[in-house]
Amino acid sequence: MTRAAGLGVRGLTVRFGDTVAVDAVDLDLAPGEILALLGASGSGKSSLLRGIAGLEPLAAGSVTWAGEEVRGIPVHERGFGVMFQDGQLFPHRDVGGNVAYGVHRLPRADRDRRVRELLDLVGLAGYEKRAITSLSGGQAQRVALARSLAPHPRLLLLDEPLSALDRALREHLVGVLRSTLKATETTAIYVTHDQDEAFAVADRVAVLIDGRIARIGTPSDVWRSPASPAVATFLGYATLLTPDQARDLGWPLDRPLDGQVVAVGPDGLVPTGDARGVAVPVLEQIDRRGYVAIRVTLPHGAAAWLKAPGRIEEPTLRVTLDPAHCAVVATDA
Ligand SMILES: Nc1ncnc2c1ncn2[C@@H]1O[C@H](COP(=O)(O)OP(=O)(O)OP(=O)(O)O)[C@@H](O)[C@H]1O
Repeated sequence: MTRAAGLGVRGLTVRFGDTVAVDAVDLDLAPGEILALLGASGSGKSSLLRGIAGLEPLAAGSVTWAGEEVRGIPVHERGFGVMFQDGQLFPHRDVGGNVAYGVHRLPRADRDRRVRELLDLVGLAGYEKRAITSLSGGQAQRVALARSLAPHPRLLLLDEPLSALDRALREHLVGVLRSTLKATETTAIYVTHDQDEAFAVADRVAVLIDGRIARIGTPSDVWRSPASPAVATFLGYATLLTPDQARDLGWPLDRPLDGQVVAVGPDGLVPTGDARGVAVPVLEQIDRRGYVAIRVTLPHGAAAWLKAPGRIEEPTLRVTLDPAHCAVVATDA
């Protein structure tokens, strides 16, 4: 039998009493790959991550690395690293002491070099002697990342590592995180409920709904074909249209919809700016950075948002669908 490289998860099930938190999940991860586990609160992301780490007992299933079962192996001997939302740094050690924690057996010079390399990678060169209490939240998470990577974990499991930080900092640090994981060729699973973060960090995204992987693929594949109305809605396709409703809004006749719905993305409904399209009442207008968000009522009665370059003076606006920013989704997926 050939041994699969990387992580193999089969039928992984985690239960809490009668609650099935993770429901028979199968998952493969190639060495060096970053997978984002994306899902709403309570969808089972942390339970799956903790199940893989060995921090949560499995009701069923197996976890292998390079084809070897790790289920019976104690957490700290699996060669897996874990990083949480609160990086859990040791306040009595300085930054260098924290990063060196998992590599204390290395000779001094090697250890110092490893600490220096990692602090450099996370953008904190020269911070070795800084006290943990003097760090900002973002700096602390970068130190936590460097500490998790120091012992060369074969798999790094990150549970919402940036969720305590504000949005601007998260957007910056997600880039630091991805480049650091890639530079160290680390295989990683990254749990988040934030769609933008998942898409920015990962090679592949798995969308979890009710403890199951509802869709897995590259960020662009998952976005272009979300596979089910539930996944589309979770990803941010705000409106789902039946074939008749879509055709009323200008869906092209040469794109038949057979038992499918049209999921309208954030740019899927557009003002025509001329006599084409359907006139819809304007309900509300909100100024955003670079555009105005306009809420309208669609012909079948549902409300939807669209973007316009400026405020609309008239009570109605002519709109049409832009198929390039819509996804066609099977209803029974
Ligand atoms: N220790 C526990 N005891 C009982 N039920 C639990 C426990 N941990 C999680 N659950 C339940 O298991 C399900 C999945 O929870 P989990 O924390 O894995 O979801 P999540 O997607 O990580 O959510 P969040 O984003 O809010 O952290 C939920 O219904 C939750 O209430």
